[in-house]
Amino acid sequence: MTTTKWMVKNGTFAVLEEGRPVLRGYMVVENDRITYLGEEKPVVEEGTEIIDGTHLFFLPGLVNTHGHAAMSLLRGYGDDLALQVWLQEKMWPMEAKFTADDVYWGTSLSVLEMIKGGTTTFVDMYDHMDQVARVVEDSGMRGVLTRGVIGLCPPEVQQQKLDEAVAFAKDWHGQADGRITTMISPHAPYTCPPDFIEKFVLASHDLNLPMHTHMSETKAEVAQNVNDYGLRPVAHLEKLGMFSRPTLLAHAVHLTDEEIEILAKHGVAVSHNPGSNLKLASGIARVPELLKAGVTVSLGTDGPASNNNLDMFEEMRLAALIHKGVSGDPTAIPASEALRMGTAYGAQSVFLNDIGSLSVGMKADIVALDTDQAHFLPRTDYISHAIYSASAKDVEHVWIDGKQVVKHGASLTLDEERIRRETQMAFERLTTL
Ligand SMILES: N[C@@H](CCSC[C@H]1O[C@@H](n2cnc3c(=O)[nH]cnc32)[C@H](O)[C@@H]1O)C(=O)O
Ligand SMILES: [Zn+2]
Repeated sequence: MTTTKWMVKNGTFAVLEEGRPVLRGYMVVENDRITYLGEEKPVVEEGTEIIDGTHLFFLPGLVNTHGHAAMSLLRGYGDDLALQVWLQEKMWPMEAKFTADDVYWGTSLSVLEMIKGGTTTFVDMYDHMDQVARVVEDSGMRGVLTRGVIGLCPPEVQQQKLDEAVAFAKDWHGQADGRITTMISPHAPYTCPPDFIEKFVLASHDLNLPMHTHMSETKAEVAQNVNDYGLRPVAHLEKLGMFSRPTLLAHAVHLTDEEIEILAKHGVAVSHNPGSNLKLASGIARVPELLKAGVTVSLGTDGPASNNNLDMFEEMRLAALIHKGVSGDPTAIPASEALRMGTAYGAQSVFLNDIGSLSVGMKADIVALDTDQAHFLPRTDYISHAIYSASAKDVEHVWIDGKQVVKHGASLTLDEERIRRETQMAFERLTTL
């Protein structure tokens, strides 16, 4: 196999090391990995591609740890509603009409937006997951994919959905040159009866794959769980064995101190979705307390119909800002911690140990921001600028698995014009059906 090798010179890199958050110098990538990062100029063979990093700030690719990409087709459809009304009256009736093609194009639109905005790994919980996997293959994106299952249906349909979820997880784990990994997902404790959730726990065990679910997103959900099962959601899922498996919970907004301790004890990770939680008026998660207790907290956008964009810079900034506002403590989540939540903690949340930071040996999932702009001046603390001032629009280049997928702000892998056309047609068809 021939080696593809390239080098950045005079770049500024967010290495986030103790005492040295930023490094200025050189980075070498060989095939899919970072093989050099340092101040000294390395010796490289003649003909190695050199990228001038003078006006670029390099970050690890952002990791979006919760979403439903195909819901881009429903962006702006059903705004300003509470979760249960929004789901039952708006989303579910429309989603029931989605075809495999709708999921392919809706997901393509989201992946296009994510890649161009510096997200290099996304978690996706949906159905027609083969289509989502195809988009990952076509786009060069990294995906942590899972067939989410709503169990509010007769037992034979439940079984069919579970079989589909298991088959998908088994068939696609490790595909797309290893860029796809899979998880096992009952949708939520309020949409899956306890004995059904136990079957997912067993499947997760048998396949040796992690679990992902929505939990404690609203106060009403917690009250209903107590009413139906006599337990709050954390104790309920603990009892069903979920936390004996590596688990990533989306939302976890309404938690008691005791519940935080249980999550910490089992090493359960949380995907904090501040934009979605604010928009659906679900509440504000106790992120500083979770982090203090040692829980891994990462960031997710949730679906594009409850956010309504997929800009992870916005989620990092929201996380950094709202927890200062709520706690009255300006040090609650500093910029560097917000960046870790969007990168390294994201990698930990999806159980991938070779992405999420810029260091030698890691996969080359890399984002370069254009710092030659008014809101990036003066050239002082680029990590501060990336969190408090930047947005997805500042992304100049993106590499995933060492391959460039965005160059000067344009996608190299996806057909933007076709995606625009297909998604508009799909939305018009869905709303007139
Ligand atoms: N259609 C599948 C379930 C797919 S999982 C993804 C589901 O999550 C829903 N969803 C999106 N955002 C949220 C959220 O914030 N909380 C709970 N569910 C959500 C979404 O509408 C979609 O139906 C079935 O019937 O088994
Ligand atoms: Zn969700």
